[in-house]
Formats: sequence, structure tokens, C-alpha cells
Amino acid sequence: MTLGIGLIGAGGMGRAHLARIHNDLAGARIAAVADINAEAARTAAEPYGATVYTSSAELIADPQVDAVLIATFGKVHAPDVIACVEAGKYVLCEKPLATTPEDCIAIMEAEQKAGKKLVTVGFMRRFDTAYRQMKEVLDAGEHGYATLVHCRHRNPSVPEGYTTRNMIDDTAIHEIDICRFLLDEEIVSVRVDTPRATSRRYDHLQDPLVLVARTASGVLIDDEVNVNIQFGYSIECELVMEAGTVRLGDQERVHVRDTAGNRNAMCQSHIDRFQEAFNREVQEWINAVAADRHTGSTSWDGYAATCVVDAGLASLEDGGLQVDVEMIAKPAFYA
Ligand SMILES: NC(=O)C1=CN([C@@H]2O[C@H](COP(=O)(O)OP(=O)(O)OC[C@H]3O[C@@H](n4cnc5c(N)ncnc54)[C@H](O)[C@@H]3O)[C@@H](O)[C@H]2O)C=CC1
Ligand SMILES: O=C1[C@@H](O)[C@H](O)[C@@H](O)[C@H](O)[C@H]1O
Repeated sequence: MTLGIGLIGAGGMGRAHLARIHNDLAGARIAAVADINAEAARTAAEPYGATVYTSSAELIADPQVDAVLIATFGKVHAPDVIACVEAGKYVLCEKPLATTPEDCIAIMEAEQKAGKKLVTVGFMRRFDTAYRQMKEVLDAGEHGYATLVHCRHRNPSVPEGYTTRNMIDDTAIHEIDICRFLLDEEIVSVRVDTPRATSRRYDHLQDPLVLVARTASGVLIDDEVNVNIQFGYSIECELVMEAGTVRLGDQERVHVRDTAGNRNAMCQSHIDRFQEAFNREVQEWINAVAADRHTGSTSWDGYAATCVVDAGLASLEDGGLQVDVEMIAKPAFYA
């Protein structure tokens, strides 16, 4: 069976997903595209002969659409995710699942009412080969338990509309999720430190910042978020255990040696760095939907990440105080 995929949100990420489904993946076709911007929807749908909508409700109701991919702005994800769940359709929603814990709770309630896990959050790093290998090394237990995780999330630059809040809810949310994934436990408190700002930023930005988080068992996570680093898209992660460390390897594709020196080519964007992970994420989702089962991160994972983001934002507002993460008890449905 070839699945009919409907995309809501035909911006950069949505169009990248369409291209991968059409060019690189198997088992699905693009059935429909919706965007509040009619021209964006039309342009994105045209190469695939997909139906064009300006209303997400119409796309979700389309019988040609077996499953839905949401790549709109985070703050408008929740109503469309809930509509998909109520229509009994699997949905892969780009991060963040929603921008408030309340919206995430509404999604979890809808899903529990449907009696089936239908929602996957687009935390694509969980599909990255190197992060998976890091988790395997930790889980094997040979080096003892984890004590620290050092993360660095560096982007070459960000557009003027990107805010300091986005450094946590849009950027650091990836480390928040991947650390929960690696360590298999919740983050219970967060502090955000604000070092000397780089002159390479727009004036309104507090860049870089460092998020310091602690998990339930006491593992300390530090995450340098540095989004105008100029030289490339650089993601680093080192997990420290009692008797060993494991870290992501170099992300460079080629190594050049010439009269200018001995150097690596750097990734320049998330698409560049995580192309393989994105492909695996969407392919595994297509395979799972075809087999009528859930895959990847759950609504609970989306909720937990949003709660940590909220604590981080509160710390930022409070001048860097440590803030406890507030969460509801985990429903048995997500155990
Ligand atoms: N996993 C990752 O590394 C990345 C994930 N993202 C996520 O993907 C999502 C989209 O990001 P971008 O593509 O960069 O944004 P974008 O701004 O390029 O595109 C968003 C699109 O959604 C449309 N839209 C907004 N509200 C809508 C609504 N209610 N109904 C229908 N269409 C609507 C806009 O018109 C626009 O075309 C965000 O959640 C973002 O966080 C983005 C970049 C990387
Ligand atoms: O998700 C992403 C963007 O939305 C975000 O703005 C970037 O900072 C991240 O590196 C990228 O992976």
C-alpha cells in the first residue's frame, strides 16, 4: 500500500520533507498540501500533482490523506495535531509539539481518548546514527552510569526575527529531548546562564547562553547555545560515565589537506548535518503507519520537553535562578 501523506505548512521544513518523501523514501506519495499562504501551498504541491488547500481542516478530512505531516509554526501546532487525532490519522508533528504545557496536555488527552498513540514529534536526532551509538554505549553498562552531558549547539547565524526565547524553545529543545532520550529519565531543574554576548548578533539577542539542567538521578547537563558562531553548523555532545566517555564524532564530510592547512569541511545547516536522520525518521514513520503502529517520540516526550523549555524561560527571566521543572504525573498510557 502506498500511503497518501498530507503536509500542513509548506515552508522550508515542510518542503524538505516533501522532497525526501518523493525522492529518497519508499511507501508514500504526497497527496495534499495545505498552507495559509495559498501561493506557498500551490508552489509546494505542484511538482507532485498534490491537492492544494488553504485550510488544514479540509486536508485532514481528505480521504486521500492517510497520515499527516505538520510543519507550521510551533504555536499553531496543537489544534491541527488534535484534529488529526480526532480523525484517527497518524501525525508526525515537527518540534516543538506545542509551545505551552497546556496545549501538550490537550493533545495527550485527545490521544488517550482515541485509545491509540497517533502522534510522533519530529525530534529527528533520535534517528541519528551517532546519537544512537552513544545510547548503546551507555546502555551496555560497561562504563558505569552517566554523570555529566556536555552539549554544544552552534548555528552559523540566525535571521533578525529569531528571539532569545527561540534559543531555548526552538534550538536548545533538541538537546533537551536528546538528553532525555540518552539518559532515559526526566530533567527536573534548569538554570540559564548568560555569558558575554557576541558582537556578531542582532542587538536584541542574548547570544550565547548556557542552559544547565539536572536530571532526576542528578546527571548534570550543560548546553552552550551559540547561534551566530559564523563558521558552521556544529553540534557536539559528550556523555561522561563513571569509567569512560562517549561523544559524537566529527560531522565533517571530507578532510582537505593543502597549502592552507589540514582541515575539515563544516556542515552549514540542520539539513546538511541531519539529512540522514531526517530521512530515517520519516521512513520509519511511514513504515510504522503502514503497519498501524506508533514510532519515535511520543506526545509525552513533546510535553516533557516543553515543560523543561518553560523552566528555562522562567530562569532567563529571573536572571539565571535555578527553576524546578513542573510536570503532571506520567499517564500509564505513555509508560
Ligand atoms: N527538526 C529541525 O531541525 C527543524 C525543525 N523545524 C520546525 O519545523 C516547523 C516549521 O519551520 P520552518 O519550515 O522553518 O518554518 P517556515 O516559516 O519556513 O514555514 C512555516 C509555514 O507554515 C505556514 N503556516 C503557518 N501557520 C499555518 C497554519 N495555521 N496552517 C497552515 N499553514 C500555516 C506558513 O505560511 C509557512 O509557509 C517549526 O515547528 C520548526 O520548529 C524547522 C527547522 C529545523
Ligand atoms: O530546529 C532547528 C531550527 O528550528 C533552529 O532554529 C536551529 O537553531 C536548530 O539548529 C535547527 O535544528
